[in-house]
Amino acid sequence: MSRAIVQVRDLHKSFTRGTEAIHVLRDLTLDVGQAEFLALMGPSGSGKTTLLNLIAGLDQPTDGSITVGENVISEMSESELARWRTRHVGFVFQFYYLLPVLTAYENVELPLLLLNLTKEQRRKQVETALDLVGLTNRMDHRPGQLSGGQQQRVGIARAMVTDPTLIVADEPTGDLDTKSADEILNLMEILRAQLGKTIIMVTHDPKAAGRAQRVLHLEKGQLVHDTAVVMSH
Ligand SMILES: Nc1ncnc2c1ncn2[C@@H]1O[C@H](COP(=O)(O)OP(=O)(O)OP(=O)(O)O)[C@@H](O)[C@H]1O
Repeated sequence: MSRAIVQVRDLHKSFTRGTEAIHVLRDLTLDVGQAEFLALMGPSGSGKTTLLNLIAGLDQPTDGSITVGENVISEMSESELARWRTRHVGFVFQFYYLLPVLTAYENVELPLLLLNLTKEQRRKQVETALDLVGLTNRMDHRPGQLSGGQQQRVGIARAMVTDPTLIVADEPTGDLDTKSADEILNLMEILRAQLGKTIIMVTHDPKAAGRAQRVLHLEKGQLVHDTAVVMSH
């Protein structure tokens, strides 16, 4: 594997429910390489989303450390984490979470409004992102005027428009038909191969996971397999 961009060490995450501690992740150690496309699988409740959220800096571990690039994100305060996420993480969700009153262009532009860029710089980046996902001719459409697959392509454009270190995707194809799902997975592959993006995807779908370079299986908060996938294309 090339240099690890994500280093997770002895990670532990528990939540408390009343007086009871629920140990969701235990002693988890893993590396994700620069420009790697990694899939996380496992039964419902095994801790996939919890792990993804920790790596994306949406939550803090109970114990252990997480380093992404040069940053030990497990030591950051909440406000430092929020700033770090804006710069370094692109998010893709199962249900897209596009704002219905904004056009495709405006939805993709949103993460850039948090950065210190001119309108012209933003325009260039939004146009590049929309071009990559093949939606230049739909940029003035609102989400309601787009198919599910097209909405997810807007979601991908929004995730990569800031040129993030890491793209995290939680069931990105979970709500799509096979053809649209394939298009989204093709885009992920382009992000990885052409733009060198590191992608971590949670999925229940073995076919989607098969498009990743490596599949990790979680069970009861621990890794049980580490499978290198032979690329079929
Ligand atoms: N904020 C929280 N407070 C309490 N418990 C939580 C919290 N977040 C997650 N959990 C618990 O942690 C466990 C793992 O949840 P997680 O969402 O990571 O699983 P998952 O593998 O992604 O499941 P699914 O495939 O169903 O999405 C579950 O038992 C869940 O109830």
